[in-house]
Amino acid sequence: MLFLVLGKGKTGSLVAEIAHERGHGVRALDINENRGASALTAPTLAGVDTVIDFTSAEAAVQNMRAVLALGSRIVVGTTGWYAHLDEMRSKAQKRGALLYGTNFSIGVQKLFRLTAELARLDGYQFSISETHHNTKLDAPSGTALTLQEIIHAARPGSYVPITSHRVGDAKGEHIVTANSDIDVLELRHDAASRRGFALGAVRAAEWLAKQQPGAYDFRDIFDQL
Ligand SMILES: NC(=O)C1=CN([C@@H]2O[C@H](COP(=O)(O)OP(=O)(O)OC[C@H]3O[C@@H](n4cnc5c(N)ncnc54)[C@H](O)[C@@H]3O)[C@@H](O)[C@H]2O)C=CC1
Ligand SMILES: O=C(O)C1=N[C@H](C(=O)O)C[C@H](O)C1
Repeated sequence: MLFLVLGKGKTGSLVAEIAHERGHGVRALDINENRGASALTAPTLAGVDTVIDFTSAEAAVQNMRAVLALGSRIVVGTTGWYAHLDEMRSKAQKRGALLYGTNFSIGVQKLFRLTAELARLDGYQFSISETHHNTKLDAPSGTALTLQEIIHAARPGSYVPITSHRVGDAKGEHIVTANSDIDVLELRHDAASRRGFALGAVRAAEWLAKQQPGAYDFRDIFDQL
């Protein structure tokens, strides 16, 4: 397959490397080559199976609009753009295809499922802590917001605080705590490197290349990879 990776930063560069290792053709663009989604034209996208975006929230929205308008497929790992989720889902259901996820690590997908199970416990106060590198632009992390959404689905209206920490080059740690007078339970995922995110994104792009137009959440499809 041929993938076009948007963003040559910490994660995008690893996505390009892993896609190459898995035998795919890879092209990559950074901001200077694609400001305002300017490179995302029909000639650029001709022959591209899936675009993969690890940029910024603002750029990802511009990139999704451009890619979907041309009927192409895009995997979005970038976080912080979810105020536009309904718009992007609606576009992708008509033309092109969109697969998004706050976290492409399979370990975190398991954390999401374990959290849904834990959140069914009565008599506990739930809270979330996340720790990332000090260049991260969004807080709380997209993953922490997903964890909060999962707990709220089980316990509507409950107060679930998120604490964000920014430390050195931390790759991404998430802890869900359930606290009662009797005991404390914790679920913790700590990324040792960014490889899990990048590998998940490449496998997602391989999967999306074979799908019909539509909007897909990585949480719903990762079992199919
Ligand atoms: N869903 C997931 O599993 C993961 C999501 N992320 C998210 O991915 C995003 C990027 O994270 P990092 O790689 O750490 O950031 P980074 O800052 O290292 O890299 C972002 C790159 O995107 C480039 N860029 C900005 N606008 C662009 C445009 N219009 N076209 C092409 N390139 C453009 C920047 O120049 C920069 O090189 C963040 O939103 C982060 O939260 C990061 C890791 C995992
Ligand atoms: O910016 C990062 O680095 C990460 N961002 C994602 C998030 O916001 O949850 C996923 C991962 O934790 C790394």
